[in-house]
Amino acid sequence: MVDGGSAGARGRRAREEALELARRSREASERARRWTDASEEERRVAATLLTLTADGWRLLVDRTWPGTPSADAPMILVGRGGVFVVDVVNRPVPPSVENGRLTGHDDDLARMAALARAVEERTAALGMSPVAVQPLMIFAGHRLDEQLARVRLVGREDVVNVLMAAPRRLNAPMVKAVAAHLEEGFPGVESCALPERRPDAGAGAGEAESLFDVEEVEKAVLESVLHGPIEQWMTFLHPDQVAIARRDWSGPARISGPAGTGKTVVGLHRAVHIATRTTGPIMYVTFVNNLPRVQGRLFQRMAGHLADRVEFTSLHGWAQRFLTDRGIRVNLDRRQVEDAFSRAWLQVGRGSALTEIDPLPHYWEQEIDHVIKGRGLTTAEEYLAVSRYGRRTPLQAAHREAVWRLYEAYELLRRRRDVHDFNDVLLLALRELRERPVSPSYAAVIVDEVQDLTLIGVRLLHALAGDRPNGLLLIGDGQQAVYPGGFRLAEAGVGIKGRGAVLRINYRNAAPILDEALRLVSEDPFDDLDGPTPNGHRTVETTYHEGRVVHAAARSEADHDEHLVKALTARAEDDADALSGTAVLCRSRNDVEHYHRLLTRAGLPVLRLDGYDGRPADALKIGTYLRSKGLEFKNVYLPAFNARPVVPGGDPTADERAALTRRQTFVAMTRARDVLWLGTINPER
Ligand SMILES: Nc1ncnc2c1ncn2[C@@H]1O[C@H](COP(=O)(O)OP(=O)(O)OP(=O)(O)O)[C@@H](O)[C@H]1O
Repeated sequence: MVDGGSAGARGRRAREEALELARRSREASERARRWTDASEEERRVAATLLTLTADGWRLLVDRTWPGTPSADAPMILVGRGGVFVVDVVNRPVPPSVENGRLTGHDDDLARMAALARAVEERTAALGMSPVAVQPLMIFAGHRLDEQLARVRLVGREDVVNVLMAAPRRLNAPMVKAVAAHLEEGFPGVESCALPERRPDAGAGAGEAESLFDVEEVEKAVLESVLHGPIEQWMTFLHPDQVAIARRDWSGPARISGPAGTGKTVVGLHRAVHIATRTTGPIMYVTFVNNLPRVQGRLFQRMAGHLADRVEFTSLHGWAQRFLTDRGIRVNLDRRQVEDAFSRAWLQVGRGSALTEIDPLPHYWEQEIDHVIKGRGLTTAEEYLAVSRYGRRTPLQAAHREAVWRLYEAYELLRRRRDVHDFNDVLLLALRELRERPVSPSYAAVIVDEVQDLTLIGVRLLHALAGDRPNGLLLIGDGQQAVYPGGFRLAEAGVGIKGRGAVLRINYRNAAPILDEALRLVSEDPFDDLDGPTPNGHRTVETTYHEGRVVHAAARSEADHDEHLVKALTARAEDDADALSGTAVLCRSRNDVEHYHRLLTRAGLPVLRLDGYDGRPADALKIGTYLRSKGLEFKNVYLPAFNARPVVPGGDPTADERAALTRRQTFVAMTRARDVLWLGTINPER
């Protein structure tokens, strides 16, 4: 939020900064005059870049620069906006960009790309991501500001504005450290800077003498402040994370690791890495609908210039668009589908052997969804023989036969109604894709939260990416699977042998929160695409930060709800911004409705997670555990939490359901960074 007072102060600081740069630009021009071999325009570029050194930037130039035979050697500029590999072009003909190509500069671009890579290599050792390295081509004597793939093309008079407006990635000590590290790595360059300003060297230079327009620079400074600083992880990663993001994989690969270990972060950096090395489109796909918006927004902040190279989408969203584009009709009708299943249950399920195991239809509906259709089984023989990974309730042949009859009855009714379920969408898309592949093909398909996909979903994405090097990347954690059923990658025809990476440092949760969450699932084995685990114990390191778990026990629902409202109101009164980093997560949609009403009545601003896109909003977020996948919040409230410990030896389908509920609850708990509030209702207390 921008209030009047601080906006005024920010405006004054921006003006002072712009004026100071203008003053120092005169000094820089004086200094550049000594470079007698350089042309007038080259001297002006040199002076412009030198000016920035007065504001903490570091300019690394070829030792012979400028005005020598190697005068056009690229330079490196390091400042709060990151690292810029700079090339200066001094030609009378204005630059012309047509169809994404800059005519007549192939050599310059190739030279810059080579230096940018060398700089990336060098800074990777500091844990710096390539997103913070940007090639910049400065055109002396012309005005422009354009992005051409990774390279920003700017006129000499536009450079200062562009650099001052960039979101802030590095603080002053980081600028120094990165510049020193580069100077050491490139012995041919040296640091070139204006002398430190003497305290008595005051005003004197008018705006007219400046190398740039002071008002434009002032606006640029303000713009960079309003962007807010770029989150640290967008610039610096753990060296292991950088190595994984940049790794060369000869075929499909996999990244796994417990909750909060930076899997998505690495996936996003991987997308950048591939976008800068290929020309084809890149897909970043996940199962949940709301997550692509949030991830797309993060990516935009991280590497906005590559945003049009990466398509953030949900799997079903993509499949539906694909089918529509191909003229294939899809009739997704949830109500009709549910009705078809209910009737099938009444006809052949309710009186069958299935009721010996579970008398309610839900378990069997999931069996059809996740085991039969989700794995693309088409014959009873296949189903009789299939290993039902992830489903703990054993089924005899008679039960499987009964399930198959239920499936056939459901399919018949569904077809008669001419409607599709979600599995049909993927099955149709896979069939179409195999007959007519997409063109141009995807350079890479990065799948986040892969544990939630069905086998057919993975086959579909594999069909899109193929086995090409660096093509398919599967990111996920079986412990966070929120849907029943499972499969082995080999069944999807995806081989990842020797191409796996595991992340182990949790950067998100305060240690007490992670401990509490892991305790809930520690006895539950889970299925992890390439095999089961014996239990839920994980090796995770936490990064130190303060945080706590708050248990709020109540005797009645009314008491519990009052506790919740009080706790949230107190948080809002404590800190006006606190609500924007707070989420209330609920087990069911009914609970979401209930708590949404309760909190709105209490006067608290509430935003549904369904509509959330990661943008800061002065409202607390509310949604189901499932909707919270992949997200995180400073404070998380789980009303009516009442998680139960594992009770072995009970009813098998009830045990299976309880384990699934614990995994869903685990996901919700691990969304909390600093505070996890667990509300329980216990009438016997
Ligand atoms: N190197 C790092 N330095 C600082 N913070 C980091 C780093 N890597 C990741 N993080 C932060 O850790 C948090 C978790 O990252 P991320 O969401 O990528 O984890 P994840 O493994 O995908 O989580 P989950 O599986 O629980 O959804 C984020 O806040 C992210 O910004």
